[in-house]
Amino acid sequence: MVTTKLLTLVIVVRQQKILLGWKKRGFGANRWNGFGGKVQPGETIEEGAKRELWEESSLTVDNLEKVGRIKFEFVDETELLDVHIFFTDSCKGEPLESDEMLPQWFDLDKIPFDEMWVDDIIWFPLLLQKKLFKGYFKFKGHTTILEYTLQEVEELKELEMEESGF
Ligand SMILES: Nc1ncnc2c1[nH]c(=O)n2[C@H]1C[C@H](O)[C@@H](COP(=O)(O)OP(=O)(O)OP(=O)(O)O)O1
Repeated sequence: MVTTKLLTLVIVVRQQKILLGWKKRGFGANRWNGFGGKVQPGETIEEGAKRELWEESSLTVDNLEKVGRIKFEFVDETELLDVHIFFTDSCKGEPLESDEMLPQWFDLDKIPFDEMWVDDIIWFPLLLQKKLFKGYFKFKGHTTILEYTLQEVEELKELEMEESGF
């Protein structure tokens, strides 16, 4: 039986720099990534995103812009990841290292894609252009993309729709 895990990912930008965290443990360890994780029972996806951002970076934010949604499938695994992606350029505080993440600012033209999930270089350009998007990536292991789709969408509400081919 295939199950789906709901996850968040928050991309923080401030003064032409992007904040990424070096993931120190767990799923996706030893890569730079945005901040996020599993949505807990009883919280909305946005609440989960804010909580993970706080836990992993010590940053707070009033409003997050939902910009994308990507589903990830892994060959021979029965769990799909449904990642809801948020953007903010209005975070408060200064980032601090946590148990899980070591935050670091990068110039927007020097994002370290060779040390990130291999899908990131494909969809980050849409995010940085403030486009809304949805996507699907099928992985073999954690480093090989077998196939993918990526589409801009006009309206955020499209991202909320469950579509069989999504
Ligand atoms: N392929 C890809 N590209 C970019 N970002 C991601 C992926 N796959 C992913 O899972 N992610 C993101 C989505 C989440 O932000 C994290 C994974 O969250 P995870 O560390 O498993 O969740 P936590 O709730 O923080 O985990 P623990 O606290 O239980 O360790 O990566």
